[in-house]
Amino acid sequence: MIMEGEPVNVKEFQELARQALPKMYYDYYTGGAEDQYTLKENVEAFHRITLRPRVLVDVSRIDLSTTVLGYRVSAPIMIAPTAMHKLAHPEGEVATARAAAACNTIMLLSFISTCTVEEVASSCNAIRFFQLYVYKRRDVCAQLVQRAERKGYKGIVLTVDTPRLGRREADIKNKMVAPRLKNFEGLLSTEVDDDEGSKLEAFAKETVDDALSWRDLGWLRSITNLPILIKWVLTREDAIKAVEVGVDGIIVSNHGARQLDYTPASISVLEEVVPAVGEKVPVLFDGGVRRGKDVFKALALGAQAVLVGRPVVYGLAAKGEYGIKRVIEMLKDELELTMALSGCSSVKDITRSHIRTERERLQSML
Ligand SMILES: Cc1cc2nc3c(=O)[nH]c(=O)nc-3n(C[C@H](O)[C@H](O)[C@H](O)COP(=O)(O)O)c2cc1C
Ligand SMILES: CC(C)CC(=O)C(=O)O
Repeated sequence: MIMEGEPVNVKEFQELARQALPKMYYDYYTGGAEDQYTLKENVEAFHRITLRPRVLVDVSRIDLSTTVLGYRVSAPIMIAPTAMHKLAHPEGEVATARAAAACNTIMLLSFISTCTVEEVASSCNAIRFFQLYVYKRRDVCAQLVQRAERKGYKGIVLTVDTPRLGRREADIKNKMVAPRLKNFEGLLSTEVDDDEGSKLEAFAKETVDDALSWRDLGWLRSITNLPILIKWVLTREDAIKAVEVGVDGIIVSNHGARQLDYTPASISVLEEVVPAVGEKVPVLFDGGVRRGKDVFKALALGAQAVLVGRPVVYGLAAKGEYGIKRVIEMLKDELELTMALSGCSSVKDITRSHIRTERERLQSML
């Protein structure tokens, strides 16, 4: 039963988060880069994909479960790495991990977390991957990767879209602060003395290694035995390179439109990247997922699972661990209903022919 005032879909958590958060933090979580063209497109491009359901299929039992890099999850819906959860809720990433465990899914812990790798690991038995930014201080990165490996994280997600931080104008106006990042205590100062604009941008500028290149995948391999996924692949050219250098998985993502504005909507990139990758490595996807139907569409385009960014943070800000659980459950319920009404009783039944994209619409006009 839905209580009065309870959200009935994931989108309604955004307003609850706005009410719960100081403006500076809400703007940080919500915002995209510059004109926010891609931010809008990430969501709207889903609306241009329609469904091609089949009937008279036995859908009396629907199985949402799947595997990601060999790990069984209850549904193809995972938690994207997003920074600084303590700005949203005092329990921070520990609450997020507990929600992931309760939903039987995978959490990707951000490199820029406000709880430590160890605190998150000891809080519950969620399957966790660790997201990495490569800093000029490679020794700090190596220590964090090794700490994550020791604490049972199952994969490293290398985010490669941030040689500089994207220009997020609300953060500049708000003079966004960078809080204490406990993971770096004793390793790296997170103090920045820049009064001009976003302190986060100044912090990124000071720390991130903007000389990082494909060659450095060899370095990462040399410091960990964990599978390596690469996050932010938006072209067939980079997809092919990523496979050539031997990554174990690809995440199609435009960083929730926070980095390079005017990249295409993330969902529209799958049609280019999936055929280039073939079956060589799994392709995951994020950007703009707000409905179970969006998960269905991403799967139809060849993604193995999706990651959810902002809705998870909004759930956390509004209602803590319970809020995140509700966000994931809502997406799962909507996916289940979409599958039932489309004639798919398991995720492997969802195929390219269950959707119609712009490509087919244009072809039908010729
Ligand atoms: C507030 C916020 C912080 C983020 N922090 C990180 C991060 O630390 N590392 C990373 O790889 N991606 C980060 N991302 C990008 C997400 O992992 C993901 O790509 C994006 O949020 C997906 O889009 P969505 O928010 O529309 O679901 C962040 C996104 C947001 C909204
Ligand atoms: C501090 C930032 C690098 C975290 C991030 O990835 C983001 O805000 O999108």
